[in-house]
Amino acid sequence: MEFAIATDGLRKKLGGRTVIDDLALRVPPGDVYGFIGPNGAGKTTAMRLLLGLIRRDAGDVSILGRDLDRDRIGALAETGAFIEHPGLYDHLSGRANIELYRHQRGLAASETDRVLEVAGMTEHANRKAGQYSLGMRQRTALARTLLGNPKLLLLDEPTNGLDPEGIQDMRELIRALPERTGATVFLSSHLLAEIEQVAKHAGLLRDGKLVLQGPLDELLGGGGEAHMSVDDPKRAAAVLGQAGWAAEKIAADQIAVRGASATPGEIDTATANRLLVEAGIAVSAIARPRSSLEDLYRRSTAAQPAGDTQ
Ligand SMILES: Nc1ncnc2c1ncn2[C@@H]1O[C@H](COP(=O)(O)OP(=O)(O)OP(=O)(O)O)[C@@H](O)[C@H]1O
Repeated sequence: MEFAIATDGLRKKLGGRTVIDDLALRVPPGDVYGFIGPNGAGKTTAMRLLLGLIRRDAGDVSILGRDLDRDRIGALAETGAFIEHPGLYDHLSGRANIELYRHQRGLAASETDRVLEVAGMTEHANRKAGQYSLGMRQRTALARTLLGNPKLLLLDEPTNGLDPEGIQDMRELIRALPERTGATVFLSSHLLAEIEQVAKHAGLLRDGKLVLQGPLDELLGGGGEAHMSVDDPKRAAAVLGQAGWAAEKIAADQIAVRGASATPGEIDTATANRLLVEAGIAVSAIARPRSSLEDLYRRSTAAQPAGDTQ
């Protein structure tokens, strides 16, 4: 399976407006994918379409390698979803809330302990859900989606409304999920900083269109270029240039370096440093400038009309 989620030409009109427009998602398996967009961009609608909760007007959807039209049960049997504010029975304990679903699905009793433990709710599990903070409610709801160990988790703004501590707990929990459970996590958020902290891949949604998509490191340009502070930038650029690197002076004491044939996103600063030191040039600092997701978002918002740049 190449992608945990793949869509092509996905479209949806609601109330006469195109809310999802030619969406081509590519979500690699085994990581957290951040689905970013401001309120109203269409994130929740897209997630509903992925789950077949609402009918799409056009397009193909493949979930865990299965076509949603041809094998809906197969596609969704191993998918857990947490959309909007999932409800809990307040008069029942956290554990009983989980048990109810475990029973319904005929899963082994050990599943309840496992999901409570992954969600960090074991020690609170016997308290009534009505006494929980919102953060604890969200973690219990997340625990419930982990029942049966789904291979794909769709989480719609799970940190919405939480206090800072609850947000941090939830982020750490989500970040660790692929490694702890093997699941691919498709996480929506309107918070760019959140996605930067949690996800390895991202897609940026604006007005129903995907304006950017890819590995976060590549999107942010991490590693594509290094800035080196040196005592003789002109000579440093020449030395690296002779060794096949692209290097130029960018400040009185600084050069920008790109690898000659390096893979995009990779630059061997250790070798560049060694070449300079061997040539008698002092290197005082090496930095990898990154544009923030915020920059990308502003750039993509400024670009008119929205292009599909994935
Ligand atoms: N049933 C509906 N009828 C008409 N328009 C709708 C309907 N549901 C959603 N919309 C509109 O579709 C757009 C996308 O909504 P959606 O809820 O998917 O956005 P979102 O990115 O999830 O934002 P939020 O974070 O605010 O939920 C919004 O402009 C919304 O007003």
